[in-house]
Amino acid sequence: MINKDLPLTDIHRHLDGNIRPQTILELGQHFNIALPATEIEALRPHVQIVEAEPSLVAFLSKLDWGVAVLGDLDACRRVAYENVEDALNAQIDYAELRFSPYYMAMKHNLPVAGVVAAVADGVAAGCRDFGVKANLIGILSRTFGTQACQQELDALLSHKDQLVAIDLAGDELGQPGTQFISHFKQVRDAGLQITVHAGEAAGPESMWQAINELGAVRIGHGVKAVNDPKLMDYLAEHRIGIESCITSNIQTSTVANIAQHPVKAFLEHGILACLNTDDPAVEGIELPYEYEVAAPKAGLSNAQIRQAQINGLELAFLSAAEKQALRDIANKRG
Ligand SMILES: O=c1[nH]cnc2c1ncn2[C@@H]1O[C@H](CO)[C@@H](O)[C@H]1O
Ligand SMILES: [Zn+2]
Repeated sequence: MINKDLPLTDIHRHLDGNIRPQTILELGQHFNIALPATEIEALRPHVQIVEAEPSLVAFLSKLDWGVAVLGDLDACRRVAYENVEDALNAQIDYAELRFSPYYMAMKHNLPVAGVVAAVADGVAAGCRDFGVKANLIGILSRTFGTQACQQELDALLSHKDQLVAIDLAGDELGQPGTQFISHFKQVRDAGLQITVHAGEAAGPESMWQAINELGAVRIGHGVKAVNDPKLMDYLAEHRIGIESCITSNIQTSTVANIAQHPVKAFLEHGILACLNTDDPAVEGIELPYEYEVAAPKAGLSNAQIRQAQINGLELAFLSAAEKQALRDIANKRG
């Protein structure tokens, strides 16, 4: 259950994993791109998960049609804008929208820094029109290797004032975090915050590496921490946030059974874990589903769901004053 008297946040939400099927159809038509289907219900299984995929990499391939229709920078602006409208419809008060400009630019050879500017522009317009607060996190898509990630980082840092943090996402097993130490040194030098996808496909050592070598203050997913008691203690003691995405973890086969999802163990251990969507359009869910269906199925009590909602704001890359302003609004409404 969503607590109306508290701000609702989604701080792990891929903007380029949330492109509406209808928009994919329309952009495909506009740019004359042949899609696997010309009608929405027939397209759906190509762009949305219908049953759990066997692996993270299989899951990630479902995002490919969404970025394949980004034929120009206006298309990037459009999907960014629509993402803010989707956040409003999901009752979200504050969203951290993350995106990989290299991935978005790839199919049509768009200028990568131009994609960053277009996304920032679309999100700013969406925030004005829909009254949602949002910040942007730039992603380095590790799947494409270290050189592509350097190009992506250069583009992101050329617009660093539009971003609050940098993330590392994609194929965690094929491209381990040890290859990205110099990238994240540049991120720290630029004064941006760091969150890293870790302990999703790989084990707890990947989370230790993200924290100790990359400088992560939050971890995306982090499900494998339950296998490492020292890491569980460390996360709680050092207030390293865990951005949990329950449904995503089922759909990537990271967690076999929702009743065994570790988010409950994280909260019981005093770890700052919160509830998020990941790639809502691809998963076919939204944040209220995570609060109302997925979290109870994962065994969270109402008090634990409330704690997770508090943690989402606590972990947000916002100033203390910005957090308080969001609390005041929710408190009046609640
Ligand atoms: O759950 C996830 N785990 C790891 N990487 C992801 C996940 N969802 C999306 N991406 C990756 O993020 C970038 C687009 O924002 C892409 O690299 C996509 O593969
Ligand atoms: Zn993610």
